[in-house]
Amino acid sequence: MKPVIALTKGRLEKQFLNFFETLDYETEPLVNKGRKLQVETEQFSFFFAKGPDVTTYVENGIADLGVVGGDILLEHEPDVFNLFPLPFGKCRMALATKAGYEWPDHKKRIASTFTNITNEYYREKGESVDIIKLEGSVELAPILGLADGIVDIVETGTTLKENGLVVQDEFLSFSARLIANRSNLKIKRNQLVPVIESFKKGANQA
Ligand SMILES: Nc1ncnc2c1ncn2[C@@H]1O[C@H](COP(=O)(O)OP(=O)(O)OP(=O)(O)O)[C@@H](O)[C@H]1O
Ligand SMILES: O=P(O)(O)OC[C@H]1O[C@H](OP(=O)(O)OP(=O)(O)O)[C@H](O)[C@@H]1O
Repeated sequence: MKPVIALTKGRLEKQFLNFFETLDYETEPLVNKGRKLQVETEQFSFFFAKGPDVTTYVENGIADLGVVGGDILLEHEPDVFNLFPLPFGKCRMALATKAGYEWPDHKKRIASTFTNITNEYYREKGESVDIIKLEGSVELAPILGLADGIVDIVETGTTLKENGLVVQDEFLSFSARLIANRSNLKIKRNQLVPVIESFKKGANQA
């Protein structure tokens, strides 16, 4: 059986393909995948899922390898081999508020998709806050009065700027990562190690 690789849908998809095209593998079925969620190339079986689900599939051994954002790994802490960084999906985690916003005297309300990362950030500061979980468009929360601030991913800063928000603290940097299922890596070692090596070489040359 070919190695099975779980890829994160969306933003990382195109960036992965640009990277994968620099390696010596067949890419055409991936380029023309359309809305298909599974793609077979000569060398691999790929499937596409949301970032947190990529970690679930890899943790459970359905996929041998996975490509996922470092932010997702830190937030969900799956039991997988976190192999090495890939040269794309670069972003930072930041605390942001409305421009000119003064923090309230009472307990702060912080909205985020990344509730564990937010919790750990404030735990290290020794500050107790109320964390409000949102699934997306987190920048709306301070504007609409749901929260005092947000913890979210920043890349270019355009989303913050266009919504009148400013960074108060940038505290983590991430890129996409290659992950592996622990037992599959042992059982299918001869098959997976050359693949991992080729990804590593590609990452080092980028
Ligand atoms: N603005 C960004 N710039 C660069 N990388 C990003 C950015 N936003 C997210 N990422 C990285 O890409 C991964 C996937 O992000 P993407 O936005 O495609 O998924 P998502 O956050 O689940 O969004 P959606 O729910 O809109 O699909 C994130 O886990 C993160 O590592
Ligand atoms: O600094 P920038 O380059 O503007 O990128 C940052 C934005 O990208 C991500 O959102 P995404 O587009 O994934 O939408 P979401 O709100 O659904 O998470 C992130 O949550 C920010 O909103």
